Amino acid sequence: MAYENIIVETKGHVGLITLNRPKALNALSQALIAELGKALDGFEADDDIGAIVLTGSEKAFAAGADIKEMASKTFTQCYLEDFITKGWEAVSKVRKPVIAAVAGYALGGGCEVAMMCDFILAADTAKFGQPEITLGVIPGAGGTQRLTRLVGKSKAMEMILTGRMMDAQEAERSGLVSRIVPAGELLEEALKVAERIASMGRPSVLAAKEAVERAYESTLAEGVRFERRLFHALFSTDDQKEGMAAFAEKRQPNFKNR
Ligand SMILES: CC(C)(O)CC(=O)SCCNC(=O)CCNC(=O)[C@H](O)C(C)(C)COP(=O)(O)OP(=O)(O)OC[C@H]1O[C@@H](n2cnc3c(N)ncnc32)[C@H](O)[C@@H]1OP(=O)(O)O
Repeated sequence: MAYENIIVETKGHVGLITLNRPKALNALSQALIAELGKALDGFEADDDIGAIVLTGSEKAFAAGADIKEMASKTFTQCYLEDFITKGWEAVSKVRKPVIAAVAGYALGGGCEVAMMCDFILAADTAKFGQPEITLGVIPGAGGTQRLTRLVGKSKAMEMILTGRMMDAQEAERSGLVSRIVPAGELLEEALKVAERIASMGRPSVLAAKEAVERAYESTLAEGVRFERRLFHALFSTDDQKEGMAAFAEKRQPNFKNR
């Protein structure tokens, strides 16, 4: 499929998606979001791909939803189209791990898409924010919920009510990003981390992601029970036998994703 707003590549066992609307700072138009969903579906279906990296440009991961495109929408259109749900949730529905590699602006929907990913690696130039309040609206792609869970009520409330941006250091301190790397090394590092994840046994990778996600949706006791079920189930896989045999034999495991 030909893409106009994103670049889709394969790097080893990693699927790389680069948002590519440089003139609009990667503003997330409906067309871009539809392409992103298709690219993610493609990588999800590709057995050779074990992890995905989503990135933007040096200046912007994404400066939010396309304001010019949505400015004239009516309530009825938004409601009937289920605006912002349709297509956008594709990122949070992917079963394979998705890493957001963020340099420059990740604002509004850009910050929300990054938070839908499994973790965020930030360049030292990254800036995060939910400026929707300055446009007379509020975040509409999960920002009020995900930012609050990631950085806590006080900081999320301040950012969402004022539209203030957070730099990479503050984002790391507050738990929004897993770590900061120099801007020039961001993509290389994200691909390295993704390749490492892709080299693990696929059943245990998917189970680990599912178990961590469950922490957001259940009580501690339910989450721990869910984890235990998945942990036990992994003993039915060839990869568990291989991983533990490799340890005992002092060699690298050769996982077959079975
Ligand atoms: C998903 C929801 C529901 O949560 C909603 C949203 O995401 S609402 C959008 C939230 N995002 C914003 O409010 C950020 C808007 N952008 C900016 O504030 C600035 O562009 C900036 C601070 C990121 C960068 O400023 P600067 O370096 O001065 O560049 P600009 O000249 O402003 O921008 C360059 C170019 O890109 C266009 N642009 C930028 N952001 C968007 C956007 N979100 N939608 C559409 N277009 C955008 C900007 O208009 C410029 O293009 P031209 O007008 O010069 O053609």
